[in-house]
Amino acid sequence: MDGAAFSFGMGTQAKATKRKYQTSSEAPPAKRRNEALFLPTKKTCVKETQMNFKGKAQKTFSPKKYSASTSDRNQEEKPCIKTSSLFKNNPEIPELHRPVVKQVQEKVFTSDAFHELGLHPHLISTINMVLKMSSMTRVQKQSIPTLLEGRDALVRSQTGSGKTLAYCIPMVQSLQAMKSKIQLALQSFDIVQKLLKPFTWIVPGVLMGGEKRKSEKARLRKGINILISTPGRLVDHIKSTKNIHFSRIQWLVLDEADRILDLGFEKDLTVILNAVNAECQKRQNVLLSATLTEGVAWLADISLHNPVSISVLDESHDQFNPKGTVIQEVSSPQTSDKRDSFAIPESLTQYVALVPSKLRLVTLAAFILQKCKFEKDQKTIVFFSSCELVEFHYNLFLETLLSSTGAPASGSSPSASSRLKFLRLHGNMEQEERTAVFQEFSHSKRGVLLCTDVAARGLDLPHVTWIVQYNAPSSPAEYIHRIGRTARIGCRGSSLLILAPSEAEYVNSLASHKINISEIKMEDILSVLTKDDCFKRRQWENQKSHAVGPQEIRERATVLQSVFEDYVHSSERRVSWAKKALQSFIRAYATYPRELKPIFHVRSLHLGHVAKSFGLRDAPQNLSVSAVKKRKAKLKRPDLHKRTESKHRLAEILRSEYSSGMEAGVAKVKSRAGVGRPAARRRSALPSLGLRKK
Ligand SMILES: Nc1ncnc2c1ncn2[C@@H]1O[C@H](COP(=O)(O)OP(=O)(O)OP(=O)(O)O)[C@@H](O)[C@H]1O
Repeated sequence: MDGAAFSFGMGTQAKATKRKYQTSSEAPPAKRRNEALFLPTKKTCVKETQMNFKGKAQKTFSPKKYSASTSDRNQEEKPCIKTSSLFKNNPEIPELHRPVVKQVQEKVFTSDAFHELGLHPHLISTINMVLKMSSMTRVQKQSIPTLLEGRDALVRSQTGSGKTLAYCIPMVQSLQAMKSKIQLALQSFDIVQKLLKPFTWIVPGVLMGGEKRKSEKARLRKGINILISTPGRLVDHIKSTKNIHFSRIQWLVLDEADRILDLGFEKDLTVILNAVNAECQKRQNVLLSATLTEGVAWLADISLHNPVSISVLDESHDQFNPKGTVIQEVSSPQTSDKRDSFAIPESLTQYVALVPSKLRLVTLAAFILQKCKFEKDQKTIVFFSSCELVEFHYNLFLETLLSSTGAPASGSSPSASSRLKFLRLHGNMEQEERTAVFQEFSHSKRGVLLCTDVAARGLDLPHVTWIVQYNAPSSPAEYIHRIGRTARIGCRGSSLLILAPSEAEYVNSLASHKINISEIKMEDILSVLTKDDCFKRRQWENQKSHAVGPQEIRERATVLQSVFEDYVHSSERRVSWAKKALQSFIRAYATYPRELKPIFHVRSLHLGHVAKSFGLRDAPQNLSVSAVKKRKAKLKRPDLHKRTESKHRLAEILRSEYSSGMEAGVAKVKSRAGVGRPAARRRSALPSLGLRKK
């Protein structure tokens, strides 16, 4: 490699005590059982709760198959299907006593401008005119001068704080002074490409899989100055093509170090560092991470030389820290070592809702309806624990919520239905499709993206307003990275974690990491259904609106649940599809790391109740927790918290930017004429979409 720089890119303890439920003035006195959240009811039958969804429902489903869209005549003919009440026999919802977590606050931006840095005038004007940025973020203000001095640095700061430019600017500033200039057109990632606009002799390149090894080899031979690569792909070239030479490396950047290690790429990093060290001793090294774990500290030890530690999280680590740095620091309970910490943007408000298993699906649907139909320009990401779960909910919502809102009901604005837009992103999708979805969601003003952790890290999706974690993450770090997709670069954002009552202790576990979450009541989420008369019980369809109280909310939630159940039970195929999704949920549930098992244990799941959240009227007969557990060995969910075998296996499963991408069946990445490099967006955005299984 005739390169000068090389970058990896990736892409108070509180007890949960019982609480007395506080209802509105119309509500009965507080009782413990969740069923008492609302007035008691008898067993629901489909006939009784026949919804009056309008519009496209008929277009989508045959009336014979889909009872929710049947005519009145059909309703009369239909036998009354008994289905267990959503609001009976639910577990008690414990009262959450949230500990007060000390929060330090941080302003993302400084008042300092880029032009004060003494950079090349072309670089300044590119930052100002092309990137349209003028003020530096705090991490940029601290990192850029240090890196310009030629020091190695360990940089950590919160998600969405501008770490990419924190190393790209000094790197380009340093490389633009290079003597040997290679005549080759440029094509590369958004930021690098834009920064390099005035410096045509600096040639960036990317190795990320999805391309033929031969064409990458040819590109490497021509000479690249900035090589952005995934560890696996680079190792592949080091071992097989023997085409990379590191003797002239000036910069080595290890970006998203925590992510690389989480995925079990330590060995690849060792191979790369050995190869680079063998040819080149004198160079500048930078390691960037949103979290600082033991693994990151290990990597810093072996890759950095006398580094400056730059952190906006902790003033004591901060050599350049101006007064007024305010941040929420999060530390690990295991080590209570400040180094093992992450930060949460101050502009991010976090919520948790305790929702009994039976009510999970309707609660999620109500939340989505609230955001999409009754609020303006809301962009929501919903995280699930598996590809199957994403697919199931995506299709279910498309076929029920979307089709039912073809004609806006009274109470919603005329354009409300058009605001309901679903997208999904997971590792079982072809790379091209993932790229298209990413682009579409990026450019959308509104919408709901259902996804797995494939989107949890590194993705820079603008203006995301809400993050919903429908399935709890397997580590605090994963929690931080998921919520980090909103409230980026000083914007406001919110997150909602949905937990079962039996999982309430998880809030305390997060609190011990100084993660501050406020409670939002399930019934407050469900109350949106009273705004939408398409959830009125049919018998009340022609009645003028009557008092809206807990009873009304409960009935409308039951109508919505019956929409899901009717859809799922409209054919054998759909029932088995829902069962498979349920199975996938249990499998993922069985693979929480050991330390979280007391909170998330399959044995605490009530299968019949969980089945309801898949639109199933009963728990599948042949599905027991132990049966699923026996099968789970083959499909372990990654324990992202520990460096265990499962991570290595995950690494095998995932074909991502992190892997070599040389395996068969890799979707071709489009390359632009003349240069032949993938149209990657930035260091970690699109490449991350290469993850296969998550
Ligand atoms: N000085 C700045 N002014 C305005 N916008 C900026 C500035 N620096 C970065 N940005 C924008 O902020 C967004 C987040 O930046 P970036 O992706 O580098 O954050 P990050 O810290 O690497 O986040 P993560 O840890 O989640 O990957 C990007 O869209 C970037 O273009």
